Amino acid sequence: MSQPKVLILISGNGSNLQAIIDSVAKKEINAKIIKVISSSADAFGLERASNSSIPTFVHTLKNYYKDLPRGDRPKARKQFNKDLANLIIYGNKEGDDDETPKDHEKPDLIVCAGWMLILSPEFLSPLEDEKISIINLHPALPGQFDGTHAIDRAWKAGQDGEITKSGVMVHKVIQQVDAGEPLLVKEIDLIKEESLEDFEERVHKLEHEAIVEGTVIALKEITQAKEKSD
Ligand SMILES: Nc1nc2c(c(=O)[nH]1)N[C@@H](CN(C=O)c1ccc(C(=O)N[C@@H](CCC(=O)O)C(=O)O)cc1)CN2
Ligand SMILES: NCC(=O)N[C@@H]1O[C@H](COP(=O)([O-])[O-])[C@@H](O)[C@H]1O
Repeated sequence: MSQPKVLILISGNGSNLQAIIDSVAKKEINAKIIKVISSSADAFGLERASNSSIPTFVHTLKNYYKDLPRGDRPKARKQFNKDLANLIIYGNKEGDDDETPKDHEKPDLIVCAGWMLILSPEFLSPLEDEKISIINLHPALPGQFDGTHAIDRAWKAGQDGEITKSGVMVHKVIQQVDAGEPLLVKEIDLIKEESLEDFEERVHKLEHEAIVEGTVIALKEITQAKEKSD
């Protein structure tokens, strides 16, 4: 199999994207990062990608919502997801009924590295049809704090004595949010009286390890599957 191609989805700072970029540079991850797509034009991760000469693209929900009555947003959101899938698969929003750019590269793996939007079936199904794997980094243990603000929620639960452990995981992305098969789970102890900031710093450090190890595991699975089918 030629060098696997990875596309990374971000929404913000991009510290986990940077961890992947650095690991590819150090050849810890054998892959080519073909593109970074952000759901926000303000994401610092876009600058991180550009600094490493990685092509970027901004795909924002607000461009689909602008001037729309709120009642029309669900339809617009489906189009957002459909267009994102076409961008990734065909290099254009119109899908295969439009000219695919000659230099377009289709990824073998998509990594959600702080992508803060729920991906709908309009996105997931075309990617599944193309056999493009999707993984996500989530700062909680399986089934513990699904969704957003997991770090804050875990810290508060720890301070309230409800839990003594939290963690981070890299999991396969399925429609049910943060419920996909975990590829990697790393635990972290909650420390009484620890500040949220200090806890957050420890979690992010663990994430930067997990996102690299999880990507390596996912790429190994993909490579093995392709070798089997060849
Ligand atoms: N279908 C799936 N989509 C996504 C998954 C997944 O497992 N299945 N993982 C997430 C990442 N994520 C947590 O790890 C996550 C991100 C965002 C949300 C969410 O509720 N987003 C809201 C907007 C929130 C906001 O703007 O602050 C939304 O999409 O409406 C939940 C989980 C990536 N997507
Ligand atoms: N539910 C998804 C979620 O909460 N993702 C979280 O967003 C942050 C992105 O940081 P980064 O932009 O510095 O990589 C990370 O903490 C990641 O776990």
